[in-house]
Amino acid sequence: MSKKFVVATRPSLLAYTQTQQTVDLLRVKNPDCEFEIVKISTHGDTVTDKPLTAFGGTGVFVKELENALYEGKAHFAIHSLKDVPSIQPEGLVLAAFPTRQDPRDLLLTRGGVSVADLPSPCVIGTGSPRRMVQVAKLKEQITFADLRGNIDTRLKKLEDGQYDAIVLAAAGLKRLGKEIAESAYMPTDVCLPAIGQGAIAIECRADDAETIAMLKSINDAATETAIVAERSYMKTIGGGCKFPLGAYATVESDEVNLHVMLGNHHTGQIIRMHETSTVADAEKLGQKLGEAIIAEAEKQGIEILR
Ligand SMILES: NCc1[nH]cc(CCC(=O)O)c1CC(=O)O
Repeated sequence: MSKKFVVATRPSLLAYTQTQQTVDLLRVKNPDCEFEIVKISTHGDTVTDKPLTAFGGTGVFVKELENALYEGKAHFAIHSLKDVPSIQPEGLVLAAFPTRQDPRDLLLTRGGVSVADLPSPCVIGTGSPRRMVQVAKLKEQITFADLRGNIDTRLKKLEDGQYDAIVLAAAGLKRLGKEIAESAYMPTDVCLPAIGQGAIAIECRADDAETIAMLKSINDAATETAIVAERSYMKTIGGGCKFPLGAYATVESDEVNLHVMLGNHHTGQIIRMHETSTVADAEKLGQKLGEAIIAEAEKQGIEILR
């Protein structure tokens, strides 16, 4: 099959780089196909001075790319899965998930000092309630300040002394080929990642069988199963970024192991749960843990903003 596909990406260095890396994988599996990358800005790219939590609504990094798919301006779009809302818009599908990058969050301190050696009080840069509620447990007297901008901007803000430390996803830095000190990684039992963190989703029109078949060539089955479990948990809770939600699934032979968390960043409360099922039951597992954690939150009097 020889054909030219138009690929939509956000213009940021990270988005463009991960699109190029994904298209390279597609080229290997589909040597007769041609790919043209087009950059499309999203609302999330244009508004850079407001905290993400103040935007209202999900999908601020995906909507304009989805419109390009509807309008036939692109055959498929490449997203960071964690930016993709849990409810899939009519007529569009997430057709393939390449092998997931590192899902972990990093705590990058200025000068690489250890957490114990951070000043008290210290200022940590992150706008993510999920990161705040978990990182707050690491040490006394942590205050948080919002952090936006592309990766280089964020790293520069740390260097300039605006923050004592910042939180970033390892996946972004790895894709950009940046070196990461081993001590910066927060294990998932300290900081459970965002649903889908480190994974890429390729979206296209549901009626475009030719594009779907081509994209499936780079789908990774274990990544897809993990994503099904994590997103099923998110759907059961009700998604959105109003309260801290995390999940991380691993797949080994026929089993999927799902860890989930729900928190309240105003009170500092956190609930964590985990359970295993067969791969075939990944969706049910997410739903089951979602329902169980809602029940536990009610029991503990944790208010869930939905
Ligand atoms: N919310 C922004 C965002 N969306 C995806 C990534 C990169 C990590 C990934 O691909 O999961 C980032 C940056 C970050 O969280 O540090």
